Amino acid sequence: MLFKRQLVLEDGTIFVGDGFGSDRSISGEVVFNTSMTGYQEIITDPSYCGQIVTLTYPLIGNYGVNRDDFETVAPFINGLIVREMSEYPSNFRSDENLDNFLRAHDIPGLSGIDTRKLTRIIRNYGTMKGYITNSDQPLDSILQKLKQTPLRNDQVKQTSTVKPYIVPGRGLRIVLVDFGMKHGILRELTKRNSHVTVVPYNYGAENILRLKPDGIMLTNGPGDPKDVPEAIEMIKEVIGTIPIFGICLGHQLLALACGAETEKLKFGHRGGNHPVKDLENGKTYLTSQNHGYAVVKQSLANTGLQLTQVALNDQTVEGIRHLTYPAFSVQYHPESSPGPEDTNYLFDDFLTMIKNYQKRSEEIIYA
Ligand SMILES: NC(=O)CC[C@H](N)C(=O)O
Repeated sequence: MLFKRQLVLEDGTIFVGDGFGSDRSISGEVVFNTSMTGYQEIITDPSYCGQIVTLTYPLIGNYGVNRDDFETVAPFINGLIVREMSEYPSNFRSDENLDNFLRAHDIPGLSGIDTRKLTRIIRNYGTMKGYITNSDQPLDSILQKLKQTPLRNDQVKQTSTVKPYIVPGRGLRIVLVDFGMKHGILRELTKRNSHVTVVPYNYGAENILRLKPDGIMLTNGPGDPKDVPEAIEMIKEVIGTIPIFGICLGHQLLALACGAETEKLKFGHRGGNHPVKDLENGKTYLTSQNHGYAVVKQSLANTGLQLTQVALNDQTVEGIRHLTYPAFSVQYHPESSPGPEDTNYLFDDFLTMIKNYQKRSEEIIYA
């Protein structure tokens, strides 16, 4: 069932379209993703917590929502904006249409607007706050309310697991610090037989070391990495003792723990075809991305961190490695889900790094 609804941007621009999903009013940071497929994975990626996601691909919902493509059980996005929403999906895996799915999770949607125009506004002026509403309140009062509503800074608390849990395996024991984990990361580790203990964002170094892990994986997650000081402290304490692999927010936290800086990008990187150059082997990979913050390149000097990968679109930092300790991280998503699987091999690299580190430690002990 469609109904009239509008999006009001912080700068006063109004888009009027059709509503779907929940009919409640909501504000959030408006961002855009350029992926052509994978809307179910994008909607359920917890890194979008609190954001209103615009999909630039014009036809969304055409293959429905299925039981297999979730990246978390319940979505954390605040709203969804599309050009055209398909009410009648057609796919053998489809269980329900997107409209029903979003309504069930109380998430408002807006369709029938010029998403290309909206994206150009965000690209020109940068990411901004927006308000999706059915009401015809005067623009002034909406803008005032938008200005007065600050963006939240506790998203990781909302998306992280509350208690630790185990996904058993017979391989290496990995502690997965969950900042708002995409299931793809867990999938890649269990596919490689890892025994995974998923812990909350604030589990602390002492608790983690008590688990005697072979390696620590820092997941993706929403918001500003500086809003998670507990994790930065934890990383400072474990780095050099246990091998570390960080993805996206995990990458930013590793950089901050080593003394580098992060900054907010104008409109971020969100899409399924971002080219990244690996400076170590000279190859370029297509990557899946979703981030609004980035590590400041110049801040890597004197941190013990080496720049390993750069984004070819804007030369920002995409990968780092510690020169002394077994620790590396990437800004993009090697677990894809959705997107290209070019960089899946990084999970193998992580497990190899752990084994090499263990071999070296044994050699030192028995020398
Ligand atoms: N996907 C992520 O982990 C995103 C990291 C961080 N929240 C950012 O926007 O930059």
